[in-house]
This record gives sequence, C-alpha cells and structure tokens, in this order.
Amino acid sequence: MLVQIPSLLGAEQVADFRARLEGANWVDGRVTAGHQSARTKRNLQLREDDPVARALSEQLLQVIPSNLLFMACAVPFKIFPPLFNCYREGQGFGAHIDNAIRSVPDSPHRVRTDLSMTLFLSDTDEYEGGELIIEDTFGGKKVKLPSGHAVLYPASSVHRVAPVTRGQRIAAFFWIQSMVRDAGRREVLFDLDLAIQQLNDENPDSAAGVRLTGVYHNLLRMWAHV
Ligand SMILES: O=C(O)CCC(=O)C(=O)O
Ligand SMILES: [Fe+2]
Repeated sequence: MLVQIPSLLGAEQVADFRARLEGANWVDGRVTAGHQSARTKRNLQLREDDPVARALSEQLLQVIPSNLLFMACAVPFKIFPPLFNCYREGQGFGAHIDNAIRSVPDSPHRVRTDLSMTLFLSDTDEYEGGELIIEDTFGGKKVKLPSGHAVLYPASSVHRVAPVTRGQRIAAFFWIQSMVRDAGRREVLFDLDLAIQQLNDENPDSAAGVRLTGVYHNLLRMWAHV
C-alpha cells in the first residue's frame, strides 16, 4: 500500500528546513548505503551525526506523531531518525530494497524497517526527473509531490529515484517499525480506521461506530507488538 500524506510540513516549516539545509555539509550518499545499493546510489546526504541533520530530524520526530493519517496508516512503534538527501543534475538511485534492520546511531536501538517514507522538501517545479518509482503488484508507481508532502510505502518494495535532469531535489527519508508487522493486517486496520472516521463524521452518536471502534482495538490487541 502506498499512501500520500499531504502537508506533513507547512510552507513556513519547509522554508525553515530549506534555509537550514542550504549551507549544510552534504557528503556522498553512499555513507548509509548497504553493499548492493551503494553500486547504484548517486546522491548527497547529510551525515547521521551532522548537527543540522540532528536538529531537523528531532524537529520532524516531534511533528510526525500529530499527523493522524500517518498514525492510522503506519501504526508506528519506532521511527528511525529522519535523514536528508539531495540529488543534483545527473544523480539518481537505482532499483534497490532498503536494509531490513537499521541501528539508531549512538543508541542500543534497532529499527526493523517495515515502512519507508520520503518527505519532499523541493517543489516539483524546482527540478525535472527525480521521481520516486515504487514497484508494487500493480506495476511501477511514480511519485513526485509538492514540498511538505510525503509518501509512505512498504520498505519491502523495490524502488528507485529517477535521475534528476535539471535543478536539485532535496528530501527527508526515513523508516518506521510498525506495531503491526504484517502489511495485510496493517491495511485492514487502516481501512477500518477510515471507515470509522467517516461513520463518526456522518453520525457522531452512532452505536455501530462505538462497536466498530471496539473491533479496531480488539484487532490491534491481537496483532500489535509493543
Ligand atoms: O530519495 C528518496 O526518495 C528515497 C531514498 C531511498 O530510497 C533510500 O535512501 O533508500
Ligand atoms: Fe531506498
């Protein structure tokens, strides 16, 4: 399942992020690549311990949990601290799958990467190419979103970033370990959550809404690992 999260960051927040990223210390993106993906990865990144990356990452981690769509879709247990990348003209990232386990720097924590997320920080007219292309059972989906918008997709899917042919594409990207490991179960919960929200909007006093909320939580009790 591929879900777009509109306006994860507002325009002012994006402008602030961009200003702070402008003069940051970009290095070869292969610093965080696995053995195989390093072969096709051509981009720039901030180091995980870069002070600008740390500060912005911290800020994002505070904002993300207040996004209800993200919470409904990801049912997050742990979020790997966001990283920042930049693709300049001629750069891209070939087909790959993200590593299953990531160690959080300077901590004993590990995150199982159930979901991957890209938060676009450049606007679509700032660059050509640079689409995130995600393979799923229905074929390749091309994603290129306005700045501040994000896409959440299964970390198990083969994906790539098409070469940028003009301008530059800046993004934050990160991984989420869900309380619900199985993607099919997560999808059931997400559908149910959306249906309950719709029912409650249409009829806030619905007794069926109360029962279905109970069903949601009982499924979560059965399936969640915390
Ligand atoms: O830049 C992106 O949108 C995705 C980056 C990516 O796939 C990765 O770093 O593993
Ligand atoms: Fe990736």
